[in-house]
Amino acid sequence: MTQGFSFSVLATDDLARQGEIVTPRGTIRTPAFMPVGTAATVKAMFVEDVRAAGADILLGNVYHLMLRPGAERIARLGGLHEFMRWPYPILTDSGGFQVMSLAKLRKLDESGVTFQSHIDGSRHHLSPERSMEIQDLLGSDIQMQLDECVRLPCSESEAERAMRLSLRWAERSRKVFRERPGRAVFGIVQGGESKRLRIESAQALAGMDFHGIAVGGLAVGEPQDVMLDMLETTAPHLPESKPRYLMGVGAPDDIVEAVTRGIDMFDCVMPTRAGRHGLAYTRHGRVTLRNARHADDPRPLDAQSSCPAARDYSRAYLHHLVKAGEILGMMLLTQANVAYYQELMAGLRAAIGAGRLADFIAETRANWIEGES
Ligand SMILES: Nc1nc2c(CCc3ccccc3)c3nc[nH]c3cc2c(=O)[nH]1
Repeated sequence: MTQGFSFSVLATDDLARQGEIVTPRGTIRTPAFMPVGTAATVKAMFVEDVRAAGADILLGNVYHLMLRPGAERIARLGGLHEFMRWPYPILTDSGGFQVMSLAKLRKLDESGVTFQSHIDGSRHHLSPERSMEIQDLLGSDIQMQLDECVRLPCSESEAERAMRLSLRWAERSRKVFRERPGRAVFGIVQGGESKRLRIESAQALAGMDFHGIAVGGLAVGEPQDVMLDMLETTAPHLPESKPRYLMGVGAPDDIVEAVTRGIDMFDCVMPTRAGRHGLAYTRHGRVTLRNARHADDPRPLDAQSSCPAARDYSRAYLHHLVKAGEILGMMLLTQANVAYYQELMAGLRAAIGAGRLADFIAETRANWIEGES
């Protein structure tokens, strides 16, 4: 086991866990939401503001960074933390998921994925070994195995093929992971909508000495009840002593439901992407700032928020910025959304710690319904 990376469960409330992941670059309070920083930036935010919003860890992407500016270049410049001036933990995805959703002319075989860059058409090959090498060059604190995430719905045989390939890639990833103090590598459960396949995947990964295990293959357009059903099937087969990361999830309601089923880590493009499109997430529900109803509203998004973007600017001003396509509109709404997600996670952590998660969720949901606008 790599010393320097450790996860502790500090409190539980039914299946929900409140804990912390200690790394040399900082502690990650769980349940945690990890803002997506795909191209070495959380779009439209200074990293200082991401930190001020309460984030303990950011996400990076092998796919984007290997294409531009290149992993070796980032390594020469001191690694990803130095490059983007974020000294705290970074988790990087292995690239397979992004290849299948972004690249052109993809070919997948036992060796890995071959593809053409969506940026300049250049050809690349990503194997489990190369993905781990890139994540090491970036200096990633938590590295993800290369996996194959099938689109849903898909046949059981297709889900089985991809799940077994991902398990073989898990072994190869774990074998070449460069053990460094405080660095971690996570396996990823696949299996589509098949309970049998997901249980087999989870049990196999549990025996492979990973530092944490992610539940993949979800948040790919399936209904929430399917996602939750797969979580209820999978989570009991994941080691209680290791962090569980649900990839790509999700809306605030998805996160709350997944926390009650024992998930510790989340990521989603929603808060940042929605911010760029004029949509605000608040404790009172979502606010569509482009809507004319906000044109004369002097109230801020949330007077109780600790985030200046949510507390100090009128909806009328935000409406104006969004309508005018002003860059500041994207910046303020992105900051407000990231801050709200962090506030939600802080509330969940405190509620689990106090053994009052059900009450907290009831209060939270009541507020959401109150203010959709
Ligand atoms: N490797 C992998 N990634 C996934 C992502 C990207 C999460 C990500 C991590 C780091 C940066 C950006 C995105 C998914 N997003 C939605 N559903 C997802 C499923 C998978 C999956 O099964 N495997």
